[in-house]
Amino acid sequence: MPGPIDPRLWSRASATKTYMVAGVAVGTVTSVVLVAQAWLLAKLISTAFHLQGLPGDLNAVLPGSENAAYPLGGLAPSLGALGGIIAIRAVLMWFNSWLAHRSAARVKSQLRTDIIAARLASPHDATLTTGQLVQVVTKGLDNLDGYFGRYLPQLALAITVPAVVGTAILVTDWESTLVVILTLPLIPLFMILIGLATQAKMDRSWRTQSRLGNHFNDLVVGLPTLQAFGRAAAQRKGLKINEGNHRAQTMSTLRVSFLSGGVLELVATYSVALVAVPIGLQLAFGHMDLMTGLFVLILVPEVYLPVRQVGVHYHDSVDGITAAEEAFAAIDAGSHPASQTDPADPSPANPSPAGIIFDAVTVGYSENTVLDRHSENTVLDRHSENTVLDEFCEHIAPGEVVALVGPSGCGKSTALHVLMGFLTPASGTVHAGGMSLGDPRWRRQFAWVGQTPGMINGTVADNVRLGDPDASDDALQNALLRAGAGDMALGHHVGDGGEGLSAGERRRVAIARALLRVDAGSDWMILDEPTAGLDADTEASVIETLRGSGTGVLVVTHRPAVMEAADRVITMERAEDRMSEVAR
Ligand SMILES: Nc1ncnc2c1ncn2[C@@H]1O[C@H](COP(=O)(O)OP(=O)(O)OP(=O)(O)O)[C@@H](O)[C@H]1O
Repeated sequence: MPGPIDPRLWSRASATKTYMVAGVAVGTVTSVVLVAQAWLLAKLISTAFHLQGLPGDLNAVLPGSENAAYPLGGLAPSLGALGGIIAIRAVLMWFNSWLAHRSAARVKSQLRTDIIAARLASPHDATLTTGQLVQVVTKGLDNLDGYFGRYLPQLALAITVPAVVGTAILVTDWESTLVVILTLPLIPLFMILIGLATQAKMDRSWRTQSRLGNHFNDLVVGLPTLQAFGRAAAQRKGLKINEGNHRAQTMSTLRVSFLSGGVLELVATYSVALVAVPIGLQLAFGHMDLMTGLFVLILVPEVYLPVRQVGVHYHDSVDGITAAEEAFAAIDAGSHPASQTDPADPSPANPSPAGIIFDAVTVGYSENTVLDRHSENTVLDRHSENTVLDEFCEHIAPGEVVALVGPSGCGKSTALHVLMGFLTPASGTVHAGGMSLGDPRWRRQFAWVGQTPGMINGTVADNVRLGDPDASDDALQNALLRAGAGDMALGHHVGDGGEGLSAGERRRVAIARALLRVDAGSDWMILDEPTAGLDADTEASVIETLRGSGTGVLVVTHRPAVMEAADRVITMERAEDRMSEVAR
């Protein structure tokens, strides 16, 4: 069972701290107002009884002929004060709720920014799949609304109200305080027991919800393929099963939630009865005056109420903490330093004036890194059964144009991803331009063209300008020309995922933006099959541009023309076979 506040929320989402301090302050004022309200109410009721001659003497309470003529008129000031107190409570409640929602919005915004930053730092991290990431960033973090909006305010009240109201009861009638002290811990005790049952259910519910979301996401993305193979209708069954599981999980969690409310209600009611019976007897035997009895009786349920309400909103806390855990898992996954994995590595920090050096780099994709989103080990496991790079060593000189070739699946893209800092190797070191992988300036050295280049929704100009935000339209047009896409209009619309451009056009846009980045000062172009899908003429012009860029080029390719144009071809072999090198 999680604690009431995830320590990371406290230390890394600063709005939480501010909110809790403000929440306790508001809670304390609310408690004082509560005591004042109970006192006024007790006074009003006891006075009303006296005024009606039940059971006291009117003149003893409100002497004077005026009151005697209009007995209840004397209550007007107290009634006015009570109205004022109720208004103050309403304002305090509104203020607390406003504060809570503001804090929730700020914490969510901070966590979303951190998650996105972490994903940008480590785009190929497998701790969370894209579907899970979307789930965490959207619906997942929305679960913090209930946590901040309902659970935390209640938690603050559960601390302040028993303390302040309990003191007021102690001063008035210590025997009732004793009963309260003995019975109050029963509520948290039952809450812990119920919480243990709820936590397991919530974990299951969250997993089912994620599975349903991912399944739906996969179906939508893969719909054209499923239709082409006539399998679209067959997916209904799987979706129905997942949806049914989700419904059953939700109902089961709700059952526990409702049951927990009922149990806590029962405990609190019996506890109040234990206080009420002795007070009733004392009143009957004249050992206590009516106002004191009423004051204590009005206050006692107020001590149990906020503690009980914490239990009622406990599922908000579980939802919120689960969402926070997911968020921090995503943030921590991205914040693994893309640095050398062996701190005792004896190799020099500045091993070469420039050049790219892979030194004994080992990478394996473990099944767990893909499937277990709670895995803390996002560094790719060297002992995995699926070792892709095994002590990969290579040195590429500054300005050299190198083609990386080899059979499909031998690890060419993986090597580039390590170089770009997208993947952290299990062991080994990478240096470039005299820097170690993980240096904050690391990625500025590279202009990147991925195998499936990422496109943003906007125009061709927006996409090319990612290479250099300050580039003029002329520079964009020139870069497109050099990338073999001189005929492409800057204003051409690009939809989600590059919609509106052919695969070849996307590659040329990606090459154009890499060229802009080179113009802005990068030393290397790192390209993953940039000419796949291009016709021979365009390919020739792209090769000419790459050679003429004046930078070092490391290009993964299957195309003979690109290999021909390279200074050197590195041939990788699959799996455990050592890499061999063919110098031209
Ligand atoms: N995220 C991942 N999780 C698990 N295995 C992966 C992942 N990415 C790649 N692999 C596996 O690692 C191996 C190397 O993949 P990589 O993409 O580096 O090969 P490649 O040589 O670039 O292939 P190609 O020429 O077909 O692009 C493949 O067997 C692939 O299945």
